[in-house]
Amino acid sequence: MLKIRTYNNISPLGLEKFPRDRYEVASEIQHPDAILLRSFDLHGVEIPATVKAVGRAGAGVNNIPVSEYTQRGVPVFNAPGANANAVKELVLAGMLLAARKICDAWNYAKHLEGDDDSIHHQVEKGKKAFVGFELTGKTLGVLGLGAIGVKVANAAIDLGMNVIGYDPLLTVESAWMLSSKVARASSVDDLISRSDLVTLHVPLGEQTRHLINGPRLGFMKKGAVLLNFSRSPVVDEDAVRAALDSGQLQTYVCDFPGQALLSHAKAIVLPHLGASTHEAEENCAIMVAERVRDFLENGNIRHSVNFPEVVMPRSQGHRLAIANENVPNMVGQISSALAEANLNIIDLLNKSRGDYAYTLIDLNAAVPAETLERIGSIKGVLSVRTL
Ligand SMILES: NC(=O)C1=CN([C@@H]2O[C@H](COP(=O)(O)OP(=O)(O)OC[C@H]3O[C@@H](n4cnc5c(N)ncnc54)[C@H](O)[C@@H]3O)[C@@H](O)[C@H]2O)C=CC1
Ligand SMILES: O=C(O)CCC(=O)C(=O)O
Repeated sequence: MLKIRTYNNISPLGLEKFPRDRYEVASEIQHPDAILLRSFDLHGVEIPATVKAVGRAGAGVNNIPVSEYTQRGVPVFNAPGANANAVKELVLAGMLLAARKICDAWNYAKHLEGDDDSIHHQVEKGKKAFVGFELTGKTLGVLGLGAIGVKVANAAIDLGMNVIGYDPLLTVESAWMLSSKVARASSVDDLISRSDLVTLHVPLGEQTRHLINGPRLGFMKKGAVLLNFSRSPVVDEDAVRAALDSGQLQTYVCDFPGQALLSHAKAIVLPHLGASTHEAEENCAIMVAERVRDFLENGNIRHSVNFPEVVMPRSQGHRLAIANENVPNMVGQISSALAEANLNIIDLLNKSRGDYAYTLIDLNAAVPAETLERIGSIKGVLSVRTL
């Protein structure tokens, strides 16, 4: 039986991908073969040696100590794009909430008192406090043109906005999806200085921590709107608070409650709802469950954030899966060990990604325990499995 430990509510449609005659799936398993999670923070959590894969039913992996898993030869999978539409729709809602001052107006209306005539009178007088602006014709700056950013940019074009984008690492896939009407900003500063609204869709990492800081907020147009559906540390929240207080920013819309801005009158703070639709939860769970299962059963790697894409159709042979450092002569040493055990290679695929590599080998016979041990002891081999 293979064991899957879940750390968050994962959609049953994903968990169904693990047939119960071969898999045990539960949140209490102590020595799992794989971990499935959403936003649970795995930093500081002891990793059982049994864990062979981690599946993030979502996009961001900043809650996972990816490099620790990499050094153990454990791929971390995510579900690229599976919740992008859900986030896009909430970003559009966030832009409208800010532009039309909907939260304040709704709150005002909810607290009106008196009979209908009196309410009508109060409304006609009071509504001038909630005069907003229209999105059509305004400029939206999209920072990060990945799965979410591209969808937001294209939807904003459809709303009649001028859209500019910046992504120094834009992939070919994203470029193909992006509307040709989206203009290219030359830098973060160029983008934020030209936008009426700025929306952030970058992953949290050392390069993007406090990407929006005090000086950059100063470059923004006075009265601009900032939307953060990435992660809270992508902005310096103290600087955002100061910019709201001074009127430099009209509104900050974000999906990550924290003390700095939770109760600020000009902040619209949502409880991390970007991916909370039935559709996104199902898409993410199904995608990541399929990837984790294929890895556990066949050693194939798709949608991993730390190892290369390695997919080899299953032949009749006995499969060996090896994660290793990307250093010279690894395949040579592994092949020698196999040759010494008189094993014949039917098929082999080796790919690298940065400092790490992964190899699948189909062999004509089962690999003896001592050969496995020998391969496992080669300097630079991180993990080895037979399948
Ligand atoms: N609020 C929510 O519930 C959700 C939040 N997210 C957050 O949104 C982030 C993005 O998600 P996806 O679009 O699916 O990821 P993605 O990986 O498809 O796109 C991220 C893009 O950011 C770009 N990028 C990286 N560093 C950059 C920089 N310094 N400047 C500009 N662009 C940069 C990358 O090149 C990539 O194109 C996730 O990492 C996660 O933190 C994702 C899903 C749900
Ligand atoms: O699972 C969730 O609700 C969080 C989604 C998210 O933040 C992500 O996919 O990066």
